[in-house]
Amino acid sequence: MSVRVPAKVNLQLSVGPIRDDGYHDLVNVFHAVSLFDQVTAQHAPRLEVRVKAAPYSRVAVDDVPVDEGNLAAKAARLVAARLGVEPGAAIRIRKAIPVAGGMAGGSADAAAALVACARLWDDRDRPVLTRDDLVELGAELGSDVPFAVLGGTAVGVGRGERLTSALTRGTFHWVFATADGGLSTPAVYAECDRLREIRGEAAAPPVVSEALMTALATGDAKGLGAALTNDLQAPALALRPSLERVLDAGHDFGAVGALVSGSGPTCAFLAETEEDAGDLAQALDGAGVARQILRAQGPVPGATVV
Ligand SMILES: C[C@](O)(CO)[C@H](O)COP(=O)(O)OP(=O)(O)OC[C@H]1O[C@@H](n2ccc(N)nc2=O)[C@H](O)[C@@H]1O
Ligand SMILES: Nc1ncnc2c1ncn2[C@@H]1O[C@H](COP(=O)(O)OP(=O)(O)OP(=O)(O)O)[C@@H](O)[C@H]1O
Repeated sequence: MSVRVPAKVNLQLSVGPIRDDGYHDLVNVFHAVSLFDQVTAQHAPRLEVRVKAAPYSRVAVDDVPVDEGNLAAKAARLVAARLGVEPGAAIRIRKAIPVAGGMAGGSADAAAALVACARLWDDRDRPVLTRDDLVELGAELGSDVPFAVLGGTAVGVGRGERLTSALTRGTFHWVFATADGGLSTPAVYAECDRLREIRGEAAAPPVVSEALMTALATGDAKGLGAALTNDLQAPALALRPSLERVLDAGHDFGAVGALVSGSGPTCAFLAETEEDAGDLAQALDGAGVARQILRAQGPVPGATVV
């Protein structure tokens, strides 16, 4: 059972007040892009996980756990418990999504493992677990996991796990600049809180950007570029000041939008057309500001059996 699962970029990430459970209330507009991990699950006596970089990808997989710490293993155990079966599966992950890059690679693998293991262990005509059930189970594994099951473009509220699909038109053309070394998501949220405290800023309850929704619904790349926002960008830049140069380069080379992807350190650039995306990717590559320059399109579907 083989499942392909996309990376995400956050088109709007508005971070509200911190909650009693330590999470922040968000308005999180997710957008799935055509950069995919592949997760394969086969029947096996026990649960085991193997991780490799996808062919031709230069993803650094050394820091990805292959034990119970791997989010795909946690997903498999959750599905087994829900179905009342033994979690016997050999899970193979081929990674093309940067690790700890702010593109939800681990969450993507968890979503793919939910779909793959549910199909592997529940092969009746009418499966016990529906896709909605898997979206719901995903929330137990992480705030970004439900979206990786759903895909497309969606507005997430709560800690980002309560999703509503957004209306979009056409295809948007993206260029991503990856970095050497990741950023820890909890550390970036903590830096966001710290910066707000020293600046005396109170976190306002987040609201969905109307300009963003209109640009998505009309397929207006320039409008979308102008409406991109990320409250985690300032803390990510504080922790990794070199990202400023990467964002500046994207602006200089004509991107219609530039921002840090989620908690970073990957930077995302929106181009107006496919041709512009090619030119932008080439210019960024030539500038040598990133580990790797990747191109992708969005929106694309969530975890899909291939
Ligand atoms: C930055 C984003 O990737 C944007 O989509 C997400 O908000 C993070 O999602 P994730 O990696 O799935 O995060 P989780 O595994 O749920 O939480 C990891 C940590 O991130 C912080 N966290 C996450 C989500 C949220 N709404 N508020 C938070 O403060 C918390 O410190 C939490 O302990
Ligand atoms: N299957 C997995 N792939 C990648 N990392 C994993 C996986 N399972 C567990 N991890 C752990 O999770 C950490 C964060 O990895 P991930 O690639 O999901 O970060 P991220 O893309 O920044 O996440 P997000 O955008 O959701 O905040 C890694 O450093 C690694 O230790």
